[in-house]
Amino acid sequence: MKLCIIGQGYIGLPTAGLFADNGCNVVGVDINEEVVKSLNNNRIHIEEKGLQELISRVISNGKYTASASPQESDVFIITVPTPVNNKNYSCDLSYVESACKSIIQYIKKGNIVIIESTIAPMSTNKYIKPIFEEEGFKIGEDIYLAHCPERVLPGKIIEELVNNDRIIGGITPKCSEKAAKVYETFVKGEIFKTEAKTAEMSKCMENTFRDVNIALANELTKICSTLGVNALDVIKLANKHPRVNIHSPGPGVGGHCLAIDPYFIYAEDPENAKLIKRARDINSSMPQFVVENVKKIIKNDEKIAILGTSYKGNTDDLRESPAIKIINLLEKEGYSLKIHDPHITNPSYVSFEEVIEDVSLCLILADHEEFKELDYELMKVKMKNPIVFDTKNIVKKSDDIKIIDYGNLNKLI
Ligand SMILES: NC(=O)c1ccc[n+]([C@@H]2O[C@H](COP(=O)([O-])OP(=O)(O)OC[C@H]3O[C@@H](n4cnc5c(N)ncnc54)[C@H](O)[C@@H]3O)[C@@H](O)[C@H]2O)c1
Ligand SMILES: CC(=O)N[C@@H]1[C@@H](OP(=O)(O)OP(=O)(O)OC[C@H]2O[C@@H](n3ccc(=O)[nH]c3=O)[C@H](O)[C@@H]2O)O[C@H](CO)[C@@H](O)[C@@H]1O
Repeated sequence: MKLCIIGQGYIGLPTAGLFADNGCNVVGVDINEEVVKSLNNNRIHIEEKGLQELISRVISNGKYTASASPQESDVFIITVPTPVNNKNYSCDLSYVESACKSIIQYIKKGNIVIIESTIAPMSTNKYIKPIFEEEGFKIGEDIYLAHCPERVLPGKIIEELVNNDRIIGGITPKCSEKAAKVYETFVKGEIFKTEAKTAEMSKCMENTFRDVNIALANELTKICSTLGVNALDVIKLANKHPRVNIHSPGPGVGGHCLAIDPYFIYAEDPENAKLIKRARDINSSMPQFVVENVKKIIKNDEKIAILGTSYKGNTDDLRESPAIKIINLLEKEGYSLKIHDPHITNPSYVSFEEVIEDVSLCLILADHEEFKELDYELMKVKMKNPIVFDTKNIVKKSDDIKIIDYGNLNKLI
């Protein structure tokens, strides 16, 4: 089987690698020439556990090549970005539409086209199907079209690609059957066939479920800080209940998924999606909450060290990162900042030793592994004031360093 995978990012590249590692011939297509060049030089451009080894293996056995343009194939899989339209919160399908148009000239009868990008409910039928019909293809007879959402967790992508259950939403039952066969190549999880609109809604709802639960934890944190209750203790104890699982509060919700996908549902039915929108608002308010608390800890004539800018721990992904919003807000408040993130290449970022020098506060905004064992001895010597504000609840307690987290925020007042 030959596959063309359009978009070689966090989803497309590992997916391409796994198909190639399981005997398929794979062309990984990306409009970004730098990405194509880097991949063909055997260098991946994103951080993901096990991915470099996988791609090196399939390049060396000749099963994978990267290319700037599509080729004739049996299967086309679209894994391009789907951002949110800032005006009305709808799903911006422009990348998906242009990816679909880019493969049209290579499509033959019998081909399978799969949309893996996360899209709003109804999108496949309303907007994607017509692109192929306008070219004279009868869906379910000439070619087979399905939405097969991806639900892997960054940091565990390769493991979850293989082991997660999959949802296959065909335009017709035959489309679902054909697409399911494609994933049987390497998927060990169960494969569930359904309609495209059900697959679209299930995917958006999975991330909405998590976003709403995180909003509950963030709201609890705010309430506890008003009342003088330790929010982290509350979460630990409430979660001893067999049917309670309060999520972790944090500096906000980022990434290309949770911070976006719930809006796709909201945009389709704003009248009813009230809880979904409220949860988004609560999570989006967390950067301001962090800044308000920083202002209680130190004045704006003091320096702050920012530890971690990616949207979550152990990734180089900055998309929708709350840390970036916090940095902008703090700068507006007049604070002078130094930034350290061992996962991000940025010429303005500095080493750990440099970032702590002469600062009055270390502000932890990402739960990178490296921050779990901070060098407190060095911090005591180098920092002007050894205070850590840990918004991710990851650092160790210390007698010498003042640690502020979401458990003792009330003590600031
Ligand atoms: N990142 C995740 O954890 C994750 C998980 C599940 C689903 N998704 C969904 O998967 C989709 C892709 O996300 P991602 O994180 O892999 O994005 P990404 O930005 O990492 O990768 C997308 C790639 O597509 C390329 N591209 C854009 N338009 C193109 C075109 N017309 N032709 C060829 N290449 C094109 C870009 O250059 C980029 O390299 C999104 O819809 C996202 O919501 C992402
Ligand atoms: C339903 C689900 O699990 N979906 C996953 C999710 O992947 P993700 O990497 O975006 O998800 P998270 O790890 O949840 O992080 C998101 C943000 O939420 C913050 N956070 C997290 C937990 C918490 O208790 N408190 C928090 O504050 C965290 O710091 C970060 O900013 O979407 C992908 C794409 O659709 C899915 O494929 C993948 O399955």
